Amino acid sequence: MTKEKWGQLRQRLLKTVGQNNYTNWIEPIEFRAANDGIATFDVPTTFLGNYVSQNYADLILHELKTEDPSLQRLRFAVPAHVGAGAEAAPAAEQRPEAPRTSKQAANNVLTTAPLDKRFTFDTFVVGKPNELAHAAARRVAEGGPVTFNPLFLYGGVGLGKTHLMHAIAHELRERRPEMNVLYLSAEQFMYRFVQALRDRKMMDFKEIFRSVDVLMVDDVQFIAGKDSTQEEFFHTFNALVDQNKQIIISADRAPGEIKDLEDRVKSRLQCGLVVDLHPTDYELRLGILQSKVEQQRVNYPDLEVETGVLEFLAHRISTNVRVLEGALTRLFAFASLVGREINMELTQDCLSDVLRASERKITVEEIQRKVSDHYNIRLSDMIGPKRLRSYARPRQVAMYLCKKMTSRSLPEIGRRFGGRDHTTVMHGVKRIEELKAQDGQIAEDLELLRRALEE
Ligand SMILES: Nc1ncnc2c1ncn2[C@@H]1O[C@H](COP(=O)(O)OP(=O)(O)OP(=O)(O)O)[C@@H](O)[C@H]1O
Repeated sequence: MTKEKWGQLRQRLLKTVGQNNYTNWIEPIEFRAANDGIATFDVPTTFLGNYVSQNYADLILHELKTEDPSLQRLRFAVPAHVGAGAEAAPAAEQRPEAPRTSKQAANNVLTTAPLDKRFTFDTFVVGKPNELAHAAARRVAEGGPVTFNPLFLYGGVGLGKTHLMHAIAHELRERRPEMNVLYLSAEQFMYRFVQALRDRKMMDFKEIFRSVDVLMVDDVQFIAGKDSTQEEFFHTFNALVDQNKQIIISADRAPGEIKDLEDRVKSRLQCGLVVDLHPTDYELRLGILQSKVEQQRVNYPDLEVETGVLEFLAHRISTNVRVLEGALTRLFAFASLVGREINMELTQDCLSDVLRASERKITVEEIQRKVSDHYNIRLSDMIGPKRLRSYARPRQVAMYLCKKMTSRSLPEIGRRFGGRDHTTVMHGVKRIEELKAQDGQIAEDLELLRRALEE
């Protein structure tokens, strides 16, 4: 067996393993010698040697045996460590870079994805919509045995996914400082991958990512449609799961709903615990505002917030927490600049654009759906001709809410309720107004529905 022969065999391996695997794993290894049935290869890092030994040894040996049937085993060694004679050790200037330790490699990356100091579990307000996500994040942050892998957190814009990811990382660093915790956005993952390809440092890249104890990737939807990045992500993911290392992923939607994400990646992402952060409800928004006011007090110790202002904001700004937070910051800055207390008047003046933008248009269809769900009847029965009380009353409730919560006219509402006349709608609205004053149950139903629709 000679180096030349190895050169020919490599071409056969290229056909078998494909260009990507060949470039990553076969090309970097160099045939050194064959003695006593053992073929020795030089590898640039121990990691690469182990990987090739685990994944490609059988294949390589099979090919080598076609040239030299006496070969029984393969050995992979980093030349600098072997320290053998002149033939084995390459000239110093050609010697491959000494392999970095896992810790050095991982720390290198950690500095590129800084954590926001404010995003801790202490500052994360828990309510019904996010309690499961919070509990799962807490569990993972304990750093104990890996129970669900990956933890997949998803939810709409500004609902606290990044906050929870940072909180996990802070906590892990505190509790388990010996662990390599790597947090980065999917965009940074791609950037590093492309850079490694460009600089021909794929080995370093793979080593860094496969040597972490906890990998956290934020906004994974970013890699959808980016085929090579997905492929690399998939391999990294598998390697870490195989080593029982914790992975935490966040995205703006559930794995199955991310378009242009390969099915095998989707299914991998779904195989752990998938939890969603629901849109905030009124109580959670109020809790968050109260907590943020406490944080603002550090900068504005003298500013008071009049009763009712936070409730008003929690009621009116239901889009996302980031907007809510921004509104509060602006309010404090404005009040401090003009030297006024934060009352309703100042709030309306200062935040008129935000308040206007967050006015949500509630539709007739939404009301019909919510009301039929609430009374547990079919939508078609509520809109249809049936006159039974169990359908007629919810129908009147829905008509009432349409009149109060949308700008639709009575004839328009009638049309949406199976082509009914506007006088029927008017009668229904009047009847509910009367009942609201007399019947506690109806009043409660209306309040619940109104709140659910405004969320
Ligand atoms: N439950 C919460 N308690 C306290 N602050 C919160 C909560 N939820 C969100 N926030 C705050 O809202 C802001 C936006 O949150 P974050 O950046 O975590 O959202 P995200 O879900 O990652 O959004 P995006 O999809 O845009 O990346 C942050 O300042 C965060 O601290």
